[in-house]
Amino acid sequence: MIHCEGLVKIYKTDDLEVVALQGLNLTVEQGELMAIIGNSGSGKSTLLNTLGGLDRPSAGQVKVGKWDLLKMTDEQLVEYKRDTVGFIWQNNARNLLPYLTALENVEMPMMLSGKLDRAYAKQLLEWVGLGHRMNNKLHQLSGGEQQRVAIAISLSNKPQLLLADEPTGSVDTATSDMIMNIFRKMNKELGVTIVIVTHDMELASQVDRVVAIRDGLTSTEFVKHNPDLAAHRDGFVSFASRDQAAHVAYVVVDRVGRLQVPKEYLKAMNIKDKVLMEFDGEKITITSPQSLAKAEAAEEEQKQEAAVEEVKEAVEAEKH
Ligand SMILES: Nc1ncnc2c1ncn2[C@@H]1O[C@H](COP(=O)(O)OP(=O)(O)OP(=O)(O)O)[C@@H](O)[C@H]1O
Repeated sequence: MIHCEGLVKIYKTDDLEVVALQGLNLTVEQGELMAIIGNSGSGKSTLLNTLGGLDRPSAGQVKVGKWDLLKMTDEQLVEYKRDTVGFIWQNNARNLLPYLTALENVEMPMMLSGKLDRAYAKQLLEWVGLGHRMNNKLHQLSGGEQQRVAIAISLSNKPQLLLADEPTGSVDTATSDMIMNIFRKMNKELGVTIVIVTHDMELASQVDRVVAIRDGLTSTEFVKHNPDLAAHRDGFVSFASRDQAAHVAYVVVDRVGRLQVPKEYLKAMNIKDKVLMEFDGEKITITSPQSLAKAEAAEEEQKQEAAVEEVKEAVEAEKH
């Protein structure tokens, strides 16, 4: 469904250039429900905005379904946004109208694209658990309820891809769980591919695959190990088993063999611009040049000590 290779996004402001994505690779299969995590400023929103057609990529490859986002014309981009993607933001004020009812809010984008389908709008609100509140004005709904209206709106154009930027960022744990359940249901029943950007590790632990972005590059992939077995161990889903349905962390290696070593490892090993790499047939070991220099110095010292010992022994032997 999504294929990014060497994706670059540069923001230019006055005389400043910010490289937000520096050659990122990412593949998301059709029908996947996955999460993207990363520190603030790592490029998560830039990636999501690029995938959603809100930001134009600067270079590289970005394909979503049949669309090539780098080569699309402005007209194609409008068509892509209207028909293929749905978007959910943390701050849902961006796509909600407070003076309209929940139902009218869901119908609005349908009307704008000339495809009003009241029955489907009502069904969407039922799906997100707001069947009984559909005639309430938006300002009469709680933050969590408004967020669920936003989810219904994001699905109103029957998208193949749903992009959610911190969808649970401003709601409580119960609402966050409810939103995750809605995503799972939509993913399973409608087959929508869902990509969630989040800071929330608890939320990330609920999906099968999590991709971490560091400095505008995909650095690590966490894949849930045997998710069904872990979730249903002892015949029920417990929070402990959900947390322990451990994701195995894989470092991402790109097509030309590059990988990112975490900054804290580099610091701890005092590695700057070069390392030594050895392969013993089973493992690849990375050593800092300083460690090697230290090891060589220690070896040299040992040799000198041994030589001194030898001389001492020879002198002792002479004496006798
Ligand atoms: N419109 C813009 N103009 C200039 N620089 C930008 C713009 N949008 C993002 N950036 C810069 O690009 C980099 C990546 O930002 P981005 O918002 O994608 O990060 P993020 O991982 O989503 O962060 P957060 O979790 O804080 O939202 C940052 O250095 C940011 O300052």
